[in-house]
Amino acid sequence: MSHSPSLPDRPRLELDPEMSDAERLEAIRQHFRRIVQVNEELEDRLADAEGRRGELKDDVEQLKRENEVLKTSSLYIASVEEITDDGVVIKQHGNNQEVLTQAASRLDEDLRPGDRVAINDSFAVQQVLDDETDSRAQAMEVTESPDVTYADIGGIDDQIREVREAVEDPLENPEQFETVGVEPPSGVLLHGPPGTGKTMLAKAVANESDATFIKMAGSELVRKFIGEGARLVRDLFELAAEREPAVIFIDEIDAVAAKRTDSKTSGDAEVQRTMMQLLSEMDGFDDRGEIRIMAATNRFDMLDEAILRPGRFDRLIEVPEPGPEGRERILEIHTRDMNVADGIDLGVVASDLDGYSGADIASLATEAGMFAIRDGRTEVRQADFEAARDKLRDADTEDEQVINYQY
Ligand SMILES: Nc1ncnc2c1ncn2[C@@H]1O[C@H](COP(=O)(O)OP(=O)(O)OP(=O)(O)O)[C@@H](O)[C@H]1O
Repeated sequence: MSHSPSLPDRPRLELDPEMSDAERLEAIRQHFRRIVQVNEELEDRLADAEGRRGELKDDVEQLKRENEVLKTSSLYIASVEEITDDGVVIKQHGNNQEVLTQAASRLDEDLRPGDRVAINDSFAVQQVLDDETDSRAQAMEVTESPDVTYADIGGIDDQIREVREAVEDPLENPEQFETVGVEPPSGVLLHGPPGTGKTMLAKAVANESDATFIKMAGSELVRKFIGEGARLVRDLFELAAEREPAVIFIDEIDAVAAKRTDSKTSGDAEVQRTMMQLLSEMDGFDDRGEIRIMAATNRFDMLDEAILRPGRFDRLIEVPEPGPEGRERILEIHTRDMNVADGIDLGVVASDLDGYSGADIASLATEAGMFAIRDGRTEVRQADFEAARDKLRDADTEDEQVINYQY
């Protein structure tokens, strides 16, 4: 690298006391010329230096950009499990490996268990990811006012009455419970086969009590949001407090509240943590105002009894598969906006649908409508329902064949 030549010396004016006035004047003139010359020289050098500085600045910007790219492309995602005196315990997403590591000193204050963080190749925490609102949004379905009403639900009138008592009444008349001196149930657990209207029931009660409906699916907590379950459960209750009156609905709660098994894999530990968070939220729930908690499961037999203790899910409501009358009612509901031919006896159609859930009946009605459309008709006939039933039955058998084949 070449060194820049040194700067020109500062010109000096040397006057001899012996000099005549004319000589002095000449010396001053020369000094002046020299100053002008040095000044010009310095200005040139300054212009050169500015140019060079501009080039270096561009180089720095370029390097900064490259550095950013390198930094971001080489970081992995993990969740903070614990902050100990020895360092931070993180769990990597994907392989679930737990690692004791350190955080960059600028992050020391910011880290909290449950945070999503970016780690480098040597596992050091580099960055806290601000995705809280993001995964909240993904993990929770929030509806200000769901459009399901009790009139949309068929065949489970007793269950509707029980849910109204346990959820709607305490939301609408809390004073009444206080005056009488009874505690409303802490949590309501709906259990029964798939597609029988459990989710509908929770939505309808939220709607009819003018409460915000906040749903979280247990299965997603353990499959999609690995390492974030406990934090999302905390967020769920926080969100409900912000939006009260609110109905919290945890679907497929068995995914986070199944009986403990013997295996001690890290996946189990994660599920346990999520369940412990849920229990502690429910236990600390006494004075939280206008929030009701509901959950649903198709696997009641699998539940850990800890979640059924008093103060937790202490009101159990079974939502069974509909009987013939219930099926007829559900069929009426799902055909009420359809142009059904006069004289069709929905009771006869329903009596043939043994083992159908509400969800199956909803698909049957749509399928019958499709048969009419394919046939170029504008009204749905008895034969369409029969054709739809045969089609669904065939599809079911095919599913079973696939399953048999797989196993
Ligand atoms: N009792 C019912 N009355 C009317 N429609 C019903 C009934 N049960 C189910 N359905 C229909 O089936 C759909 C699915 O029902 P829903 O999601 O409430 O069932 P679920 O019991 O929560 O099922 P899962 O256990 O599979 O989550 C509803 O959107 C509705 O169209």
